[in-house]
Amino acid sequence: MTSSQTLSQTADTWLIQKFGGTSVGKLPLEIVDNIVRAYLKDYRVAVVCSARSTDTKSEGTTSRLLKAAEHALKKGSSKHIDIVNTIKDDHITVSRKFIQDADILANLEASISHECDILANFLSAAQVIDEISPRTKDSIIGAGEKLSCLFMAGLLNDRGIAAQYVNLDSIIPIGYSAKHGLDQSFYDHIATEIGNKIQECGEKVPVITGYFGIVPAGLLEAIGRGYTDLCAALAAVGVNAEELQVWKEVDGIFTADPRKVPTARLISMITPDEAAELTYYGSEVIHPFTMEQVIRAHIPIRIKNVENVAGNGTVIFPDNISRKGDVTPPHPPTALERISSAFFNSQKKEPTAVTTKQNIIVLNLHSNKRFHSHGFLAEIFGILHRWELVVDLISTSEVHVSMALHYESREHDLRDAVDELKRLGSVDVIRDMTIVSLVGKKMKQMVGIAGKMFSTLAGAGVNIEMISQGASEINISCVIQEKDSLKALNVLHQHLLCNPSSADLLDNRPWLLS
Ligand SMILES: Nc1ncnc2c1ncn2[C@@H]1O[C@H](COP(=O)(O)OP(=O)(O)O)[C@@H](O)[C@H]1O
Ligand SMILES: N[C@@H](CC(=O)OP(=O)(O)O)C(=O)O
Repeated sequence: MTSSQTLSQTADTWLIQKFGGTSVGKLPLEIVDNIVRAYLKDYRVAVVCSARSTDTKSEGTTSRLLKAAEHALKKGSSKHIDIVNTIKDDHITVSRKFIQDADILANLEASISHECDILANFLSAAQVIDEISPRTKDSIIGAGEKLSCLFMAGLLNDRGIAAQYVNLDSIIPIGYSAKHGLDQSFYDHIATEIGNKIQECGEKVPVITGYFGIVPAGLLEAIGRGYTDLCAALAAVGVNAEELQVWKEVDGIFTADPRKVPTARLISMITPDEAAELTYYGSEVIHPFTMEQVIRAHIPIRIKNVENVAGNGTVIFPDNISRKGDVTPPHPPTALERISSAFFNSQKKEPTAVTTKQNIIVLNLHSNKRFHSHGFLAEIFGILHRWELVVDLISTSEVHVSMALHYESREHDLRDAVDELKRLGSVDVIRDMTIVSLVGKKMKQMVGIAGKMFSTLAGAGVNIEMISQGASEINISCVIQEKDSLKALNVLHQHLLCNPSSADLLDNRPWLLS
């Protein structure tokens, strides 16, 4: 933060800070002392946390809870109780490690035990009735965010920051029927409820479960993993926050995955469409649903690194609206205007980022013409819909269709879907493929960019299995073999994204509070 922050912001200017599971697991003291405490000097801060992960998300509490739910359905198994005990031990151990005050620790241990008892009873009841519905699964995974937030609220209090645990698991009314679906009125309701809960905390820092209860059709089905980002977005809308900060273990959004492309550069500012496209096509930095809700309310999102508090991060904000609507100036007043006009009006036309999405198979279907061509695509999509398979890319002619699908552990569904598709014609299944995508709002004005992408890949000896351009003006994608994906990423980055744009050069300027 800079000294130019003004105290007048303290009274009612909210920042929502979302912390991912691995950050809560590995860096809780940094979160409390370097981030929350620092921003509290100038803002009202509300914290939203995901379930703890001590190492990777795939081994974190949410994944363990999903495993416990699976085991509960196995007759005679008690593995689900073992998993609950492991989760409980983890949370108690970390609490004892970090919390000094005996009363705070005793209360926290009691709350952790209570949550874990409820969870164990819930799983045992599911075992008796031999059923776990999507709604039951929602309740089970919600325990992860509750335990994480109980711990973080305890730690904040222990370190002298008055904090209040906020459990969102009952903000969706019990009778809220699926007929409403997850439409805008649903999101508006949640945002208002979270806003009310935040205000009820008075002067204390709300520590909000990044889980907002049982949603119609099931949280995992309707929103998917990473739902805490959306929850934080709704919290930001609920208090009309100045900014939604999503704290991660990466400096922000880069021109390519920095683990795979050593020369990748941090992007200072990106549009919501570009950020969503990157997420859908393999660079999962933020849940794609997050953008729509926050941007509708004209609130910028900033991705920041827990281990680099001074960094500016990446700001996600549209290039065509101002903070409070067209009649009010953009926010932050001069700085955002300066950086955004430098970025968005830059003459340099180049893609914003390159990304790859792994675990792709390509289905090539050649019609046997028993169906009229007008029913051919409808039949195909009917079959894919029945097996819940999602098509990422498609390329068609009247009787031939190539589709790229992302699948993980869905071998059985895929086999059944392919068997059904064979009624329509011959089907080839090509495995171990990757989608490589160039993303950028400026690409629509770049004549020849697709040709440059494909010739660059060809020059590096990368064979292209399928091409898709045109569905989205800001994305050009093709499918290549998985073994070539690292080479493709690096060669495209080197040839098409090698020049830092004017926005990247501005990256070191502190502009939020100028
Ligand atoms: N274009 C990109 N920019 C930044 N990170 C990216 C990009 N593409 C992929 N990633 C990866 O996304 C991950 C997101 O950050 P992190 O906080 O570590 O993840 P998570 O929230 O999944 O635990 C990083 O590990 C990073 O390597
Ligand atoms: N704990 C949930 C929600 C979440 O958003 O996680 P994270 O913020 O760590 O990506 C999950 O694993 O999906």
